[in-house]
This record gives sequence, structure tokens and C-alpha cells, in this order.
Amino acid sequence: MTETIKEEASLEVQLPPAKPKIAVQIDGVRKQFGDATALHEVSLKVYQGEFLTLLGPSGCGKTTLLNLMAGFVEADNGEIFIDGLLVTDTPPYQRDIGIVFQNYALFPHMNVADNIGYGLRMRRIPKEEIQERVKQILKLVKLEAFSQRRPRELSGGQQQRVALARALVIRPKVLLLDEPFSALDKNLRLDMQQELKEIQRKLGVTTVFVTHDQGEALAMSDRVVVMSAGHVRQVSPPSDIYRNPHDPFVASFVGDVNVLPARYTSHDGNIGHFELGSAQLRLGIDRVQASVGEAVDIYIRPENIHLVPLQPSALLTGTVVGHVFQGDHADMFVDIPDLGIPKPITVRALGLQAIDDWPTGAGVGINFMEKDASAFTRATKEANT
Ligand SMILES: Nc1ncnc2c1ncn2[C@@H]1O[C@H](COP(=O)(O)OP(=O)(O)OP(=O)(O)O)[C@@H](O)[C@H]1O
Repeated sequence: MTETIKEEASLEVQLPPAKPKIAVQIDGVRKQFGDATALHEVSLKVYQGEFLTLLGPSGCGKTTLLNLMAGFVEADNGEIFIDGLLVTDTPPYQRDIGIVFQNYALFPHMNVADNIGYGLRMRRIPKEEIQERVKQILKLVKLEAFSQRRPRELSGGQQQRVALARALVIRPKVLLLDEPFSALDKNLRLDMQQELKEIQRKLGVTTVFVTHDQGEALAMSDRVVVMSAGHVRQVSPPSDIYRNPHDPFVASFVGDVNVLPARYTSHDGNIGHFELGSAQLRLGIDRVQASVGEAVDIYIRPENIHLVPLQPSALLTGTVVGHVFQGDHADMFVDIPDLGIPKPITVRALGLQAIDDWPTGAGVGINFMEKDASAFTRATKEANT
């Protein structure tokens, strides 16, 4: 972000972007459980006030990384800083962090107000101040009317709001959330996502959120950390994760994607040339991670492929072999014999006209724009898990 200030008449001076402050820094942290390496030398910066999400499949190390920040798990190697202070050996209760778990972890015998005030009592905050802070935070999470209830008298969403309030009332340097909404049904989950985002924005609290749900990650985050098998694969804003994946794992894990086999034949200047079946494809080399001569996979999302009438200008040609009506869009399946792949590709068409225009059995042309495709060296199975 570049800030611009106006000096006199119309003279504009460009200021360099302000350097964001680092709230959490993880340097070369490694964690092994017996023979299993949960994290391989992970490094990561979380900026002050940002909403950062750790996203990845089950077992990729998200919770371990969160627990290392919290201090519940000890690193084998590496260092962790919170607000500039080395905390690698600091116990959890001295790290100034708020934590929300999937299963709420509320005290069943305490009412809502006492659950929320617990952390403040432990910190020996004066009684009047505790009352005032609990009152404020109850208002923030819209539970003012529920302060005297026990957790079992609350719905799942309300219990999770109590857990959130309890984590926030201590005014933590960092808020850590581990799959906080996974026990809630879909509609409530969407409401809670909005609510958390609103609260986070209002308070400006640095937040690290763990989920395996890509929709949740893309919807809520300033930046997303995609992890697999104990490695960080990419750290980018959501739109970049989706549009400019850095590797085949990220491209396949986030959103749907077609994988088309091709050969990287040459490049001149900034353009790479590929043989895609009998078609010639050109891609900007910023979208290519492969060497000339290699077998590659072209990654292209279903919504970026367009069906056109059979005509010479079409990049590829095929036959519609089926479609699935999805309410707001239709997925069309197209067999392209020229590519020599066993499965038809998927083309996503907004609206339902495509089903009428291209019935099963119809011959179609296929086009897509260069800017929407990426080429990666053909993935081996191990590299892609
Ligand atoms: N206390 C432990 N003892 C032994 N192995 C563990 C322990 N905690 C985690 N692991 C292993 O470390 C790896 C990473 O686990 P972790 O819980 O961090 O993954 P995750 O991405 O959070 O998964 P999930 O989404 O299923 O919670 C897994 O292989 C897991 O089995």
C-alpha cells in the first residue's frame, strides 16, 4: 500500500509503504513426534492486526504450529518471538495470548460471566475492573442477556461466543483459534465467521486461525498459509492463493482445478511455448515453474474454461459427455481425446444456458486465457501429498 500526500498545488509525493510490525515470528521451528515429523523447519511472520489462517489437510501440522505459538508444545529447534520477545521457553500463561478451541472448553460449573472473568481473576485484576471488562466484552459478543446462565443452558454458537469473549477479555497480544466453528452447522458457522471477522476488525487484534475448510480461509483472512505434510507451501492473500498458486499442491487443494498434460517446448523472452495435445499454448513465464523440455501439467480452473462452437480458433476440441446441475451454475464434462487423459475435463458455466446450448454428445471448442493457466513440472505422487 503506498500512501500519497499532497504538497502545495498538485505536487504528489510517494511515501514508501509503512513497514508492518511483526506480532509473531517463527524462525526455523521443527517438531518431531517419535518418528513423525509434524513440522519441518517452518518460518513464518504474523503481522500486527492481521487475520492469518493456517489452512491444510488433516495431519499437515496446523494445530502443532498453533500449539507452538501458544506454548503447549515445545519446539525441537528454532525460535518463536511474540511482540519482539523470545518466548520459546516461556510457559503458555506468560505469553499474553488468547485461545479458542473447537470444543469451547468452558467451565461447566461457572456461569457465563464467571467463565469470561476467569483469566482476569487469575491475573489478580481488581474486582470492579473485572466486572466492567466482562460487561464490555459481553456486549461485544452480544451475550449481555446471558451472563448468569451456565454453559449447558446455551446453544453451540452461544458457547463459542463465550469462549471467544473469555479469550479476548484479557486483551491478548495474539488471538489463536483452532477450528473454532467446526462443531456448528453450516448457517451458524457462516454467521459466526462474519461475527468473528467484525469483532477482530473492531479490536484490531492479531489473529491466527486454524481450519481445513478452504472457503472459511478465503472468506476470512488477510493472508492464508497453505500447509502440507509439515511444510508451509505458500503464504499469500486469499485472491493470490486462488489465482496464483505457487505449486501444484496449492492449486489442487484450494478450489477445483483441471490438470492437462503438456510439454514445455521452448521459450522466447517472457513467453513459454507448450504442446497441449496437438495445440500450441503460450504462457507468460511468470506462470511457469518448469524447465524447457520437461513434461508439465497445465492447471486451469473450471470457471476459467469457455465452451465455444467448433471452429478453427478453438484451442482444443471435445465432446460433452455429461453435466451436473448445481443450482447457480452447471458443471459440464468434456472429453478431449487429443489430450490422452482418461477423465473428461470440467467446465463451469454460470447460469444454466450451457446445458441447453451444449447437450450431451455435442461437439465443442474449448478456450481459456493464458493469464488463467499455470504450468508446473509434472507432479510425482509424493510431491503432491
Ligand atoms: N502429541 C502428539 N503425539 C504424536 N503425534 C502427534 C501429536 N500431535 C500431533 N501429532 C502428529 O503430528 C502431525 C501433525 O498433527 P497436527 O495435529 O498438527 O495436524 P493438523 O493439521 O492440525 O490436523 P487436523 O486438521 O486433523 O487437526 C500428525 O501426523 C499427527 O499425528
